[in-house]
Amino acid sequence: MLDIDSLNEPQREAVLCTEGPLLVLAGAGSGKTRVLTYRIAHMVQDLNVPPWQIMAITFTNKAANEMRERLGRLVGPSARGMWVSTFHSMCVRILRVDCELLGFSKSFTIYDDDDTKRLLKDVMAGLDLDPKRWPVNSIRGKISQAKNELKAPGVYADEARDPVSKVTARVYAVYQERLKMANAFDFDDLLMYTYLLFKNHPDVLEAYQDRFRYLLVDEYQDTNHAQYAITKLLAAKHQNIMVVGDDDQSIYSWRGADIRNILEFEQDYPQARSIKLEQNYRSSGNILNAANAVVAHNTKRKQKRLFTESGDGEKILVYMASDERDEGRWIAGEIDKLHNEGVSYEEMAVFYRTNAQSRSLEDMLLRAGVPYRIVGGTKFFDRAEIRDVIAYLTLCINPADDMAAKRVINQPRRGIGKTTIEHIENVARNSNLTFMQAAEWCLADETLQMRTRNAIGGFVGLINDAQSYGGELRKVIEAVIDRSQLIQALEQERTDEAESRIENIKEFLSVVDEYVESHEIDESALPPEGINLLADTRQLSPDSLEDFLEWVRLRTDLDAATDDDQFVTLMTVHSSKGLEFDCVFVAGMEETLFPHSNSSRDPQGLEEERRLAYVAITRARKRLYLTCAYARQIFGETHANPVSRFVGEIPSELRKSAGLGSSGFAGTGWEKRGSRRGISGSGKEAGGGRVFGQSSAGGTRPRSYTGRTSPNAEKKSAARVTFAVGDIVDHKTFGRGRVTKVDGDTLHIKFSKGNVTKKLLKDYAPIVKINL
Ligand SMILES: Nc1ncnc2c1ncn2[C@@H]1O[C@H](COP(=O)(O)OP(=O)(O)OP(=O)(O)O)[C@@H](O)[C@H]1O
Ligand SMILES: [Mg+2]
Repeated sequence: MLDIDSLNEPQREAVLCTEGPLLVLAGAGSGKTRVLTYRIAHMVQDLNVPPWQIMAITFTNKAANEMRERLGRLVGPSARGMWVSTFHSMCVRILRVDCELLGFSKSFTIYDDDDTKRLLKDVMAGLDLDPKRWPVNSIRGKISQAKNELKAPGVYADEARDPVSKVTARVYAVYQERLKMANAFDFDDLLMYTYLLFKNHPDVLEAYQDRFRYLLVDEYQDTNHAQYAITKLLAAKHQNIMVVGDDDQSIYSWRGADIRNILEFEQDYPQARSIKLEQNYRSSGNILNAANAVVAHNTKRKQKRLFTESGDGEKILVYMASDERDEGRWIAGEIDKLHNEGVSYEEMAVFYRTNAQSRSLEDMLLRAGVPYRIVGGTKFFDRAEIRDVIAYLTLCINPADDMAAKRVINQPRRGIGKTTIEHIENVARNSNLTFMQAAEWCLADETLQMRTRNAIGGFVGLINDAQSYGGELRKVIEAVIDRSQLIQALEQERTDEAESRIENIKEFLSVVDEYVESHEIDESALPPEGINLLADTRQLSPDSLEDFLEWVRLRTDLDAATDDDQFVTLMTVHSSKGLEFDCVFVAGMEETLFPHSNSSRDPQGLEEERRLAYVAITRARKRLYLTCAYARQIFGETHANPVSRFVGEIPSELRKSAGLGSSGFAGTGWEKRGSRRGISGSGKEAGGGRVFGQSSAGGTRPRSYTGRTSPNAEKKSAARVTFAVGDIVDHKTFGRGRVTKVDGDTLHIKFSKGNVTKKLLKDYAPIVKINL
């Protein structure tokens, strides 16, 4: 039963106001997401709104899953019929039904970052553009921006004035053509084409408007223009749109998010009700006041009041480490202490501003035996062998995908060399064929040697056959992998590297199992007959290869790699949005890192960094730790930077200090470091030991000692602290096992189940060390 009484007055008002446009603009932890969820539950349970008329949009798949689970608890199984998804997933579902109207076929592929970059490089090479002069990343950024602003190549070209924009316009036009030929969308296309579909096909739009009478969008402050425009079209007819957000938490402007979307909601919908929430239920007083004090330094913001009725709680602990290793070690020690006091690992998180910082933190956590997981762990899917498998699978459903075809035509080696591939490409270009079609054509091309033609024939036959495989998903995927000969080729290499690649491909099969288990179709959740829009857009099917690939592609770097819960979470501040933890550590609170030097030069960038600090601080419920290092290795150089200004912006009575010279900088002493200049050089000069007389930091050690760069050093570190022969581990699938050999990143583990030994990559395998 829905307990509306547990809500405060304005929260209840927002839940009960179910018709017409509604804006909830409120600070962190004030219950915006809770209100949005309760409002849906109220509509379904108390007002009998059919669940399939509801569309809720969240920022990450993880947030969507959480919301779906919560709704499941609140309203029971009927919750399954509603769409709770990210913008991108929503667009994929819509495009799967109607993309033919835009000239695509339903088996389209979604290109991720890597595919996108490869295709762009290809296009730029074709246009004779020197990648040194025109870095592919910046061109990609500009194209992405254009798409987020809904500018088609023609419009973009008309507006291009400066040389970079002109070059971008040329690349953009060809790139779009190539995507279309490959029957592929990049991430930004998903939004842009959905918009175009709605814009150019009013009947389609109207069908969706009538189906989704109720639209709810969380984290609205971070929507970009395309998302804004789609929402606006969808809501135009019935105007039942609720958006919630916080202008102080807008942290994605670098990706095209436009804070005006929230600030101008009232102008877009003159009838809109606007509700403010002012009570924070998440954080203790000191933490909330610290967050308020920091964000108050921003000038461009709507003034907001945010109070809490929970007590002051603990002060914020600021730790000054001698270097990043000391920082990691201290954090690991505190986590251990908290854990001994009864705080579970999943209630703790470590945030950092940039991904590069995670390495030293991870290393220290590993050494201390603290189980952790990294959000943003899509790296498994980025591995070459996994990409190969995905390319084969992709070709089975979309043989027009040229990038996939080129990736695996000679992977494993079939004797189809570079010249032959170029020859096929030329045929494709000249005859307007896809790469696969051109390859098939080349079978009869007598300018090619018989041996080459046979090799091409083998590949073409493989893909043609694989397209007809049917039955259970896992069986189909196994058959494709088997037919591809990827594993057999790796087996012949007989190297440890190849062994671990084989293990990874096998691990991929457990990903398939995970997908199948979590996507059992629930017929009862489908809307009634007659709502034929849904004919194709039901839940992802556990049997469909196409749906599986879609699921793989849409796992974003913001989604947790695993939902297992006995882990401390490591993540960037960006990906922490919307989440909460009892204890939060924010590492690297130094100028140039946080605020980041890329953004802090202009006032707008600095304000966004400050909002990011606000997001970080407001994730903590009970305890907040901010750490900084006197000296830090960044990309092989030692830097000493002043403590972040954001620390200084927290009133001194709310914080206490620990670590280096802690007696000196409880208050104003902080700012003195502001004058110290960065030093660079070898790690020796900046080592904690010599400069500060603290030997615990051990900063004189060469950097490679911690890392995966030197196999020798790695052996030492793995054997000493991380994993050693004899360690007992627990694997998610294989259960208990014992480490029998440590070889660089690879662990040889003998599992009791089936008495088998497996070689697993310590960074990727789902294993935890058990301290007996
Ligand atoms: N009326 C209430 N009574 C008790 N707990 C509440 C109430 N409202 C919200 N909470 C709790 O406060 C915490 C913060 O709520 P929620 O995550 O919905 O805030 P939010 O405004 O969405 O935060 P953010 O801006 O960080 O996304 C949650 O643990 C939620 O369950
Ligand atoms: Mg929220």
